[in-house]
Amino acid sequence: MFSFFKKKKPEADTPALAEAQSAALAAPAAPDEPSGQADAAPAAGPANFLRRLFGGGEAEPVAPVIPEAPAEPESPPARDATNIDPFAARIAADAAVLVNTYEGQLFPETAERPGSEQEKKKSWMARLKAGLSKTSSNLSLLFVGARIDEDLYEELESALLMSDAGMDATQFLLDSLRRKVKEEKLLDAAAVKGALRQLLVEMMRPLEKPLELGRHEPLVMMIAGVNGAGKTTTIGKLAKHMQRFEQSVLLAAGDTFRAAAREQLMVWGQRNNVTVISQASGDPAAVAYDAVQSGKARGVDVVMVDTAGRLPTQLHLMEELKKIKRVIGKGMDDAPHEVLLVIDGNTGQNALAQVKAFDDALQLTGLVITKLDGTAKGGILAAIARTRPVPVYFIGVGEKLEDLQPFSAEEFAEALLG
Ligand SMILES: Nc1nc2c(ncn2[C@@H]2O[C@H](COP(=O)(O)OP(=O)(O)OP(=O)(O)O)[C@@H](O)[C@H]2O)c(=O)[nH]1
Repeated sequence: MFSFFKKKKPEADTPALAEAQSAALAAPAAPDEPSGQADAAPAAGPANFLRRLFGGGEAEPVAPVIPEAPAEPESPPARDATNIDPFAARIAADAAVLVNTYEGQLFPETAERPGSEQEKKKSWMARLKAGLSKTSSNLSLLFVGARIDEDLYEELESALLMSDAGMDATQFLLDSLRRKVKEEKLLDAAAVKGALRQLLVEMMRPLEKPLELGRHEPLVMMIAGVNGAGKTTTIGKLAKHMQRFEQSVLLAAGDTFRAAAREQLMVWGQRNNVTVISQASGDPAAVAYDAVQSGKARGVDVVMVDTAGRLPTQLHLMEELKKIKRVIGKGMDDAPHEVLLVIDGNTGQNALAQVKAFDDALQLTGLVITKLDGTAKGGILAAIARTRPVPVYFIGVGEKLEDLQPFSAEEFAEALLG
């Protein structure tokens, strides 16, 4: 079992940290000091849910420690709530209007659905099944009253290819299935369907891996992906989950390219009491470096660095990503400890090309597959497992907090095949 969190900090540390943060908020910034807002109070939360989410089993839920609210800054205010320079503060104010205007579009609220753990689990599976229903109905229909013959294998081949599994994974699954049917002398369609399900689970199992927290102080995570894949939304969801498990989080607005991306993150940070490091005009590598330094100085648990979306074919932008990674390493030895690629589950086979390109450039440690509630077909996970088995930490089926869950090969195969 992976241990998710480091041991709980001694009680005395938290007020001291909160005090230091309050002081940092009230004091004028040193010219070269990185910027950000006061850390969030570690919030109480449904620990069991989060333990399930991240795969940790040992952490005990503990009562939240609420640090005192930071003192109101004296006039003239040294820093605003996001603790950024005046120019960026003005942008943040404008962005607040913008984000409020497009509430639910730019950065949808990640409020949790009500209900017990069991109800949530059921509704998660229902949403995953609904998301993958196109593939599951295609596959399931094949087996209804079917005879085990060449026609079945041919139809199965087409259905797997249509599900985005790709040639390699499809061929592997068919060969393995033929062998299994022969060896186990399977005679009816239901048994063959069961065998296929089992093969899918075995194939995707190597992708299962919980995100392990508490290994570094701070754990530095860099998040990359193509435009609109869901990077910023995923960062927001993860930050809230981590906060509720008493992990302090600091975000780096490293998407200095997309208009409003930085503001989106800053406003979100303001609302959710998460520190956001941002620069008015920015070299993303400098923002990332600043965030790592700040994270170390503040003693936060997790630093997450957002990056601008880019296509793997934009080689100069891929070089920029490599630079960001290198510069993070200068801020802290061995960092970034996690390099995640966020993939839109609707991208089809192109997702595989993304995994290969980003993995070649950054040596990925994990994937997050979002939007499996859309037109996604799901077979891409089989393709990834077969071709470039980078662990899938989370899959997403919507915009709510609990719509992001750890990947489970069993659950996924059940959603695909029933
Ligand atoms: N339906 C659905 N929408 C999602 C999911 N994850 C993210 N989104 C939406 O996808 C859109 C893009 O998300 P962002 O987080 O802004 O994507 P990004 O990768 O940061 O975008 P860029 O910075 O432009 O590259 C937003 O409207 C999100 O709400 C998901 O699992 N399901």
